[in-house]
Amino acid sequence: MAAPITLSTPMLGDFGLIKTIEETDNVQLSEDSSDSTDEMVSKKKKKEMRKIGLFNSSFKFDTGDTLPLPKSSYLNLKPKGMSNISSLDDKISKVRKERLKKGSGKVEDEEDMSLEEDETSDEEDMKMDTVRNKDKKRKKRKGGGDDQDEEAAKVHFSESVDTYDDKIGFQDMNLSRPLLKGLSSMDFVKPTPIQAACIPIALMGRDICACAVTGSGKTVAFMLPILERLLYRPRATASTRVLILVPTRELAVQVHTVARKLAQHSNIDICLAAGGLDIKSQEAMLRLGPDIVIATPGRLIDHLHNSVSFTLNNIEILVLDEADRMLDEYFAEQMNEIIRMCARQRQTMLFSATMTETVQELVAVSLKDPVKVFVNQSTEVALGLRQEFVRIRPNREGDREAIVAALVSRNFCDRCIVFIQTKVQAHRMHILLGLLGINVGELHGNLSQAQRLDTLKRFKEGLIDVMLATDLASRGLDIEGVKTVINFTMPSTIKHYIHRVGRTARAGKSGRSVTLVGEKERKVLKEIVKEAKTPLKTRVIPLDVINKFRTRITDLEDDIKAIQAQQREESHLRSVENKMQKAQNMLETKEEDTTHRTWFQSFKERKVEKAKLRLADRDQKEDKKKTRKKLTAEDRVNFELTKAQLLSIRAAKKSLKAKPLSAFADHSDIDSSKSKKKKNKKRKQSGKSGFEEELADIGSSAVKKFRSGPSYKERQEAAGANKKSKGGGLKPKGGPKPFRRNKKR
Ligand SMILES: Nc1ncnc2c1ncn2[C@@H]1O[C@H](COP(=O)(O)OP(=O)(O)OP(=O)(O)O)[C@@H](O)[C@H]1O
Repeated sequence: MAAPITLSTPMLGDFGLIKTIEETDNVQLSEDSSDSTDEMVSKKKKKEMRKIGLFNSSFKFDTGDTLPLPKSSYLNLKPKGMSNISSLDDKISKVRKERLKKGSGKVEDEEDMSLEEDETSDEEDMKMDTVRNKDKKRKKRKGGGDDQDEEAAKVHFSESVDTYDDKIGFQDMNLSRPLLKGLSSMDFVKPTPIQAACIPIALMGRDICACAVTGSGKTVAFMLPILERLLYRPRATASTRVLILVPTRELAVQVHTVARKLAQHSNIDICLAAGGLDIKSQEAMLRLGPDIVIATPGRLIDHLHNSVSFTLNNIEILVLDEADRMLDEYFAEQMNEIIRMCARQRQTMLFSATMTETVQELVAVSLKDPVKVFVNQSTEVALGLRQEFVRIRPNREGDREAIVAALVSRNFCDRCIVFIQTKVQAHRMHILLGLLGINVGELHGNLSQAQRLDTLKRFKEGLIDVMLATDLASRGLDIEGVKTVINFTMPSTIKHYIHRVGRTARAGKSGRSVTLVGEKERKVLKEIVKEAKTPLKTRVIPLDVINKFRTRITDLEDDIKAIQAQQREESHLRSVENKMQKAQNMLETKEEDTTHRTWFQSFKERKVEKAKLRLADRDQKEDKKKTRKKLTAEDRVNFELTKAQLLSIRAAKKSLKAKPLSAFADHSDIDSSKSKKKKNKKRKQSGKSGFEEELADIGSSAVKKFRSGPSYKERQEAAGANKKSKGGGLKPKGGPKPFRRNKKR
């Protein structure tokens, strides 16, 4: 047996962060199966405690979220039309009861049920996994240059900060009393590195592009200076001065909660404008001109086009949280539209754990004299994270479901998130693991917003042990006490990996990630190995355990199919019911629903954009037929791997693309050749690239041009002109007809 490996978490205590492991404590990670023993012991203990009733069934976790919520709160939302239909968990529980009746002849209650079945797997439980150190083979890079550094060299930052004053406290930052009180009621004693580095710069009103590992407190890093500046705002007229954009609704809710807690001793108004939540109450709040709006892009554009008197004319600060995601192709058109509508003179702050450094993306937000604050590199994971990998051999791809089932029922029984590439597979795993007696929930885009928030709430409160999620939950979500993140397949890029595993080991705590890696996924694994700062581990699960779980899953296959079929029927029934209800409403009120909402693109344009963003030209009907026929475990895994591969191909193509995503219309193709030559000559003389010039030019006309940007119509016309000049033959159309949507309220 080789010498034990030592993993320590330096520095974290210095920042007043709560730790699960003392930083002076060395975590002994032995190469044998001692880790697994601990996992087994904890599972046994949990089982015994359940048997003797040590768990108080009425116990609830205090989420600390005791502030009263505004009327527009998402908690007012209720799922519609589901009164007569049993929930998925009820269906699973019914099938389990029937199965147990057939097997043992008696079932007393739910608790007994899971215990009975658990007992049968004890033999496998005690066969421990082996965990070994993963070898790190480092290849010397050609030329010695770092790709990212080369890329960064193209961006003109007027300053770069990678150090900070580690002695600085919140008291030394010239923050006002209400904010210091807010901080102390949240028990924040000392700023984290990113907070120490960013807050003083942000208070000066400088544009910032910041990067720090997941869970390092970036939300407070941008929120505190915003609140401080707002405390001194003129009070005569109420207007929205700060806009914070985030990629997902759940993250918007979370950032809103943090902002309200920090601002609880001030009179700053904060409004949440996220999709899926009640639009009417949001409209009413926006009409009052709240100081801060926290929004997802789609819902914000909806309000900008349809809510009277709400504008972004007075925006003084724009924040993009998860900035690299906000600036990627999914949000490109929407971001262009929002930035065009924002006031030109503003402070812009970009934050993420995997920050983009490429000019083509940053130019879209037209940073003015930006400061680069990189406390960590874009590829770093939290120091307290222990990264494990389970190798899947080429002919054993079909084992993945069994391996995940084994992991969550034997080793990581609670506070665990399993990331799955597709919504369909996440749903199947819910049924499968539920039938195996695991307390499980799902979170992905196929659910209603009420269902999504409900899963999240139950997982936070400890009512769900394992949360199955797609990448929807991979960014930004701060859930206290997550112990383990499991990846069913390797995420499509290292960026996705960093965000997924970043749901654990947050705020100085320790955590573990377990990633299943097949032969086709070794490229991303190599990148992870290359970037790792702490030793990586290989976990081997005994073959008999895997086989046993595979047999159990095969055994459940008919029940899974039956539940899926029942759900399909119910969903059909529900949609018919909804249509009937709508017709009845119309008959009763004798008028048609005339609440049309406009959107910045026409219906056709939106369709074209969606088609462009689709991963592959797949025949969706064919796909559906395929998924209905009997798929093997291998087929299902192939679907997952294909999706991840398509995403990684897209990311690779994008990084090769030179064309900038610009905030102003690219008229270069219709420029006269004379002016083009003039411009090129000027550039040659200055010795700078076009991008550099654009970013470094802080003259008022250049800034104006950048900040307002072209309208969607102008961009479309420019694109049309480009096509025409390339011989595409497409005439630039007049303005797009606004897409009139008949939206449900
Ligand atoms: N100064 C502080 N002291 C102690 N805890 C803090 C401090 N600042 C933030 N935290 C806690 O750290 C956790 C992570 O914060 P936050 O969600 O802002 O991280 P993040 O860097 O934005 O992560 P991600 O990259 O995943 O979005 C939160 O639970 C927060 O309450």
